[in-house]
Amino acid sequence: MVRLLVSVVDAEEAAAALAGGAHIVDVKNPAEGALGAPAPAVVRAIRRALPGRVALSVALGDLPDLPGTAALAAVGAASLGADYVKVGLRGPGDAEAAGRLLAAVAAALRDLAPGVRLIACAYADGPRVGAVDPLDVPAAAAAAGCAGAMVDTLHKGAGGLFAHMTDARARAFVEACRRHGLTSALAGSLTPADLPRVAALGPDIAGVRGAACTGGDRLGGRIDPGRVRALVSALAGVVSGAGGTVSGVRR
Ligand SMILES: O=C[C@H](O)COP(=O)(O)O
Repeated sequence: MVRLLVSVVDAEEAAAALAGGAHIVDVKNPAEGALGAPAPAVVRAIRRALPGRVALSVALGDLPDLPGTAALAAVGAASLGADYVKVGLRGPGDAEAAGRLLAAVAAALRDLAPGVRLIACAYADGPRVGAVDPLDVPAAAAAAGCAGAMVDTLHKGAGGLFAHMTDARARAFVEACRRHGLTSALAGSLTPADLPRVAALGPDIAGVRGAACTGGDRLGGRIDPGRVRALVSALAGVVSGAGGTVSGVRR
């Protein structure tokens, strides 16, 4: 089963995501970027409000190629109760640079926050702006000691995941993650209609914010439990229709 990660900006949205059936709560500041880092107090408030069994993921930012900055941010998020930290590989331009940054973060977590899992996040549209190619990330992430790898989109509003990545490339990313023993995640302005297509690619996790917000608005909207519920259903291959639901529908 593909699990649904929902990105939230505060504790009220976290509760709404859980009420809708989200499996993983991710906290980020979308106003600061695709993987914008939230304020420390926001992370702490959400961790305190969440039931202990619910995993909390924290975005660390669309990071420059500065391994020390990334490592310090990761330990900061870990100290606030993150279970996963997501590192946006905006700055590193190739697998070697990405691996260096990820290794610095992984070493800091091993040393100071063992048990906190590192997720390497590439951007489907990253190569256009000099960022590492997503397909080069799984091997580098595994070598560095990450638990997982994700593809998102950097430029929101410039098309979703499938505007920048063919199904074949997305599948290759998921398969490379599997080969390297990594959890895989796909995201990037995914719509409810995209989710059966995402599920068919077989990632462990699908990530959303915009589609889970009122008005489909990742910045001005708020997480809506009804929308989250529909997304969970779409991932499971259940399409809501006027007369009820139809199971097993795949694109
Ligand atoms: O981790 C997933 C992202 O928060 C996706 O956000 P988005 O659906 O607004 O592109």
